Amino acid sequence: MNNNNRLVAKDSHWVGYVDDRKVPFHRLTLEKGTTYNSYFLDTEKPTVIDTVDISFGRNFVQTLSEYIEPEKIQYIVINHVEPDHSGGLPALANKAKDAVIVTTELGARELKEMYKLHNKEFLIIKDGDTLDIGGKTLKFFETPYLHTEETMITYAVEDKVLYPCDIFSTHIATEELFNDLAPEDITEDFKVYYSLIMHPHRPYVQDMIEKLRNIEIDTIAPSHGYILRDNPQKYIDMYDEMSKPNKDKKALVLYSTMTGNTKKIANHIAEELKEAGIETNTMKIKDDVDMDAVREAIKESDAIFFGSSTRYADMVGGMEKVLKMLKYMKLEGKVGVAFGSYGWSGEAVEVINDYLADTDISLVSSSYIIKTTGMSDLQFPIRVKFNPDENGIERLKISARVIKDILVG
Ligand SMILES: Cc1cc2nc3c(=O)[nH]c(=O)nc-3n(C[C@H](O)[C@H](O)[C@H](O)COP(=O)(O)O)c2cc1C
Repeated sequence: MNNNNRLVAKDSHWVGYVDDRKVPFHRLTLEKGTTYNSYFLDTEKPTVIDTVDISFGRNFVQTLSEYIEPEKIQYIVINHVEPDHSGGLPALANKAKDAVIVTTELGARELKEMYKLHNKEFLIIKDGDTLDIGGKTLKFFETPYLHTEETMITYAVEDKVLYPCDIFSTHIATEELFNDLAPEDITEDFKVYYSLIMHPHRPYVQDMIEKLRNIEIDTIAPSHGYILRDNPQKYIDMYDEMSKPNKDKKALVLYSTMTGNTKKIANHIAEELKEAGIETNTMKIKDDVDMDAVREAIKESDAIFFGSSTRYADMVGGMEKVLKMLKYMKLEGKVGVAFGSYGWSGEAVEVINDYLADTDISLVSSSYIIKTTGMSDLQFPIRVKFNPDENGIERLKISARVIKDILVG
């Protein structure tokens, strides 16, 4: 590749790696391969933004050496820790011994653990921070969950170039780096990437777009696929459109309780859903509950929470009657969650979960949440020992918001 064809802006060069294998990624095979885009900013304080996949660290340092002796690099910006972008860091840091690693607080913690970089200097970034690299100014924005929690993006102020790492990427192996040179329309590939990687985190996409409204962008230089220098706004608008919430969804929280603890959980969940703009009803399920009313409420709802505390290893109130009725209902397309307060074993929550698993409702489990969002610290079904403490309430709210995110897609 001719070096001039790698120029993203004045003194800013693509130094990535084109991976034209059928790459295994997130349980998929990337049929068109991909690229790992890294950028070298040839300023007074030479700076690298992101690296390449862990398999290509040596190739990366070699490419970079066409522009500078890697020893002279002063800053290495790591927007996102996943090894397809930070994987070249060990090879680079090994040469650029004095380089400062620029990343978020969580990013620094994860990089230190993953690559044993304990003797390296880190510059910790907070949202809106700037860094003068001598001839260019970098501005940083925290963009949590785009794609993982620690992520940030970098904006080169004078060049008007956005380096958003995974955001605005496409999985296509291409030697022609720029979208105006693409041999075919990339819109479909761009949408597929969005729906796989970004859509599960769409509320955060909206937050990110809000941050971009205040900056002028001439070029978007992401970390996979084409650099978007032709009509970058088109791609921002597509993200905006695809991530807009659908507020017409309804939730229902059903609970049975002896002393009110499960009611409190139900109320925390319902409040959070309402705050997030989801119309939510709660119903206490007593022994003599009006089953027709419950059936109608379930029919009208898109997400249904089923809660009971545990009494002698079983559910309380009329919850079992409701669960038995589900067998005769069409629940396809609806989301189901089991929850409940308990003292020591909490069998009721598990029994509710078993009933739900036996229907065609989409049952939310920890496994499902990890696989769709990468959030590994939430527990589904939701189990609360007696009453939730402050931390427990916060976790309930996050759990409710995750269900809201599933609903508004
Ligand atoms: C009679 C009785 C039996 C209970 N049996 C169990 C049990 O088998 N397993 C358990 O984990 N908790 C058990 N508990 C604890 C309750 O599940 C716990 O207090 C819970 O917070 C009550 O929630 P609630 O107010 O929503 O009913 C029992 C409590 C009582 C009063």
